[in-house]
Amino acid sequence: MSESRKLIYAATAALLPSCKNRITQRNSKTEEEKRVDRNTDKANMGHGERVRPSKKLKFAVKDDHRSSAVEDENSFCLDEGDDDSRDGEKEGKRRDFSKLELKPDHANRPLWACADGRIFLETFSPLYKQAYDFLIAIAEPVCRPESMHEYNLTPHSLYAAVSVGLETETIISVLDKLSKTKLPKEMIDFIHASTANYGKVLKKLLQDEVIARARIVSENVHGSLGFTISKTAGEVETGHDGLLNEAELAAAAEEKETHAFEIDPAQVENVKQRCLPNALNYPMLEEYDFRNDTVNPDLDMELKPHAQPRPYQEKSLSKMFGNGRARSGIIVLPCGAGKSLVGVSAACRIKKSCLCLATNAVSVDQWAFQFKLWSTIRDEQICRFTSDSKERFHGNAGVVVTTYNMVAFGGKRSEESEKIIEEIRNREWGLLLMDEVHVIPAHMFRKVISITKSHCKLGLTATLVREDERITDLNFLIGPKL
Ligand SMILES: Nc1ncnc2c1ncn2[C@@H]1O[C@H](COP(=O)(O)OP(=O)(O)OP(=O)(O)O)[C@@H](O)[C@H]1O
Repeated sequence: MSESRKLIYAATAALLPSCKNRITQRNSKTEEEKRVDRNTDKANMGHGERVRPSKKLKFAVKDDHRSSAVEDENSFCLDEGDDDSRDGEKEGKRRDFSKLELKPDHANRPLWACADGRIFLETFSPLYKQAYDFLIAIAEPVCRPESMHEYNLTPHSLYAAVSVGLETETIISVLDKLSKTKLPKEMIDFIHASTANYGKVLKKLLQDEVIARARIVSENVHGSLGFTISKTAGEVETGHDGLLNEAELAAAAEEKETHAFEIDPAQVENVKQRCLPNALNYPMLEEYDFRNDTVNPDLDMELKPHAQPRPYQEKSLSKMFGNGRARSGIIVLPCGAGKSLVGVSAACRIKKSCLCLATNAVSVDQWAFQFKLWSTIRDEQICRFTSDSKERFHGNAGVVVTTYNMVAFGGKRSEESEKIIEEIRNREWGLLLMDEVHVIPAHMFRKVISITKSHCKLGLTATLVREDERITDLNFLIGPKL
C-alpha cells in the first residue's frame, strides 16, 4: 500500500461512559428533516422512548469484548450484579441535578451539563439549533424525547472533535457559554484528559515494540525523529461559529502541523490493537491522503449537477473530508435521509476505485443504480458482483458493487467468481463503502477488511444500536462515528 496512508493518533483517557451500545441519531429542524426524523423515531426509538440497550445486550457485548478491549471497562454503566432497585437508586442519583449551581441568566441557556459527562439540551430554546450543531460535533447523541435531548461526552466523540480542528479550550468555553450551570470540574477535567495529548503521541507510540516494528522508514522525512511533517489549516465545523468569539475562531483556524509515520499495511490491525484501551490507550483515526496518492489510478467520476447534497449530508461529508484527507469512520443518518448520495459523493471526492458492499443482491442493484443516478460514472466503469451478475469493469479504475457474503465466502467458487474475487483481493481500493454496518457481524467485517486492501473505510447506517451480541466494536474495525 502506498505512503498515502496516514495514521493520526489522539490520546484519550477513558473516564466516562462509552459510546458503545448507545443510539446515535441525527436531528434537524427543517420540515423535510422532521419527516425523516419521524421515520427514524419509529424505526429506531420505539416512538420516542428512551432507548438504552438492554442489560442482556450490554453484558453480551462486554463478554464478546474481553479480548478486543473497548472502553466499556471504564464505563459508568451499571455493573452486572446490580439488581433493579439498585439500578433505580443509581439512576435516581444520576438524575438529581439539585446540586448544580445555576447561572443567573440560566433561562437563556439551553444546556444542562452533568459531572458524569451527560448533557441535556432543551429543544424549545432559541439557541437550540446552534447548541445542537455544537453537540453533534463533540458528543454522542443518546436519546431524544420531545423536549429534552440527551448527549454524552465520550473519549471517541472528543477525539473526533479535536481532530477536525476544535481546540480543547474552545470546547470548554462554548459548553460553558451554553450551559445553565457552572461547568462541573469533572467534565472540564475529562475534556482536558481526552484531548490534551492529541497529535503529541507519535514518539510514545514508537516506544512500543509492536508499533516500532510495524513502521516503514521513508526517505522523505525530516527531523531526528524521522516523521513526515505537513501543514494544514485547522477547520471548525460550520454551524456553531456564531457562538465563538473572534479569538476562539482564530485559534481554531490556526495552521496545524501534522506529524506522521508510515506503517506496514500488513501490520495495520496489530497497530490498531496496540492503541486500544487495554493496551496503550490512544484511540486512533485512519486517514487517506488521496490527493497525493500517485500510486493508484484516478477514477474519472464527478457528481452530476442535479446531485445537490442537503445541508446535513454536506455536514457529514465535511466531517469525513474536514482536513483534506479522507477519514475512515461511520456516518449515521436516519432512514430515507439519503445515505446513498453521501456514499456516492464520498467516492466522487476520492476519485479512486471504490468497492461498495451491500447486504443483499437487491441492494447491490440499488447501489449500482444510485451511482449512475448521481455521478457521471460510465457504464463500463461500474460493475456488480453477485451470484447472478458477474460483471467486470474496464480500465484501470472503477466501482465494484457486491455483497459482504460474496467477498467473505470461504467455500468453493466458480472459475469466473474466483477470477473476480482475485481482482478484488489484489486491487488497492481508495474507498471501501459499507452499507448497513449495524447489521453486519464483526467477524464478517474482519474478514472483508483483511481480504481487501482499502485506504479509506466508510460505514453507513441509520443507527449504531447493536442488534445482537455478534457485533463488536465498529470504532475499532471501521472508525469512529463521523
Ligand atoms: N440531496 C438530495 N437531493 C434530492 N434527493 C435526495 C437527496 N438525498 C437523497 N435523496 C432521495 O431521497 C431518497 C432516499 O435516499 P436513500 O435511499 O439514499 O436513503 P437511505 O438513507 O439510504 O435510506 P434507507 O436507510 O432507508 O436505505 C431517494 O429517493 C434519494 O434519491
